[in-house]
Amino acid sequence: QQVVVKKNTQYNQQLIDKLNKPHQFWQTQPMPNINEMDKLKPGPIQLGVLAEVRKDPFNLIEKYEWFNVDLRNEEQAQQVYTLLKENYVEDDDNMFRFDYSIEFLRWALLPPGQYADWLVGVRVNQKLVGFISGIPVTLYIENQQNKVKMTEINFLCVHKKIRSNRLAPVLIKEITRRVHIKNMWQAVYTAGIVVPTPISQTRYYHRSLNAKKLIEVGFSSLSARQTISRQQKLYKLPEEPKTPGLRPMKKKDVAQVTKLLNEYLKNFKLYFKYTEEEVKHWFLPRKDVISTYVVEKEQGIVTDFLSFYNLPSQVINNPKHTHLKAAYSYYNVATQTPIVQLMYDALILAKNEGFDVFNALDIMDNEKFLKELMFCSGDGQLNYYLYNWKLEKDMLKPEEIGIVLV
Ligand SMILES: CNCCCN(C)c1ncc(F)c(N2CC(C(=O)NCc3cnc4ccccn34)C2)n1
Repeated sequence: QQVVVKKNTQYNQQLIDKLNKPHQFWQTQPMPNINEMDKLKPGPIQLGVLAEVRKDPFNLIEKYEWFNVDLRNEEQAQQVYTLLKENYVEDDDNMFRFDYSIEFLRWALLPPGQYADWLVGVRVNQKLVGFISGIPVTLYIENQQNKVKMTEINFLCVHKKIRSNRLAPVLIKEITRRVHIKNMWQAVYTAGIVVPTPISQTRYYHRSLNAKKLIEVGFSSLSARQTISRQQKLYKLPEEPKTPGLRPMKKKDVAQVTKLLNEYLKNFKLYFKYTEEEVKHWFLPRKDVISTYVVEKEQGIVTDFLSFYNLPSQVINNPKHTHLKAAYSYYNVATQTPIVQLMYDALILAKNEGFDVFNALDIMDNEKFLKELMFCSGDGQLNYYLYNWKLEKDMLKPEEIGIVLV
């Protein structure tokens, strides 16, 4: 009885703390908070001093230890896969949880120039219980002058059984320290939740490809006047894409795709500049990970391309289905083909690859095709964050965002 009471009071105390000091951790970070927005001038909020960066890792509680994950090692990759599969992001109703595959994680986290100590794990008795990742990126912020080498943070995950041990803030502090040691002082990340202080709030849109399955897994619901067969007819797609010359991207296309992509991304306020090496990594097709198709005209000229990535969700407790197969719009550049036609072909290609739904954010030029291609606005909001950087205006519109984080 005594123990239960103690546990509850401890738990209640933590709840009271949370309510009294929301974002207690985030108030300690260089993120512009509401009232100081107007004073700061655009650019870094705090100037980092390399000599002052802690050389040793942050302290962990008894029995916990830091562990650099080597994703090329099958066993360690399995550990990260299982931790995320069982403990990563779920929807608000706990019906779905992301199921990032090992091959996807190798794609997302082993780009050119990756650092071994930026895949940060925490272990207890050889078991992985916490993880956070960083990859090196060069982000252009609001104009060509602000070309900032920084880290892209992702996959923050703490095992369900050890939540509220305050491990997440330590994971964030430790990877921040490992980024600072490399003399980098900014970060970019996204999250479905709102913590101080989003630079943009974007929304997810969904285009049904397999209406029956989406209803069976509870992703979509039928209103009174709708039937499954009516829904299937409504979302039916042609067997084959329409655009002549549309084919999977190959190595020989890398130079042209790099030019098309870098030229297109200059339209936005937040974007990466890609080397050919990086285009090879991020866009050459990988089975069950990334699909990229180019439009090749006469003399081998590539005028457009489309791409989408494969991120399935585990369906929790469904009698009939274990997974929701979701394709996520990645980068699409239409210089000759109308964007609506190019994306209509993307839907057809995704359907033919076996996907149940095609997701897209309302960033870049996506709102040009969302309505016409019958995307529905979802409940999912994705917030973009920039760590230690003050923008000219405090927020960017979704259509000013030119980066997709997987
Ligand atoms: C850097 N990382 C950001 C990407 C993580 N991504 C893909 C994500 N972050 C927050 C979301 F809100 C979200 N949504 C896609 C929409 C959706 O499909 N909602 C139903 C659903 C199906 N499966 C899941 C799994 C988790 C959450 C919602 N789920 C909402 N996607």
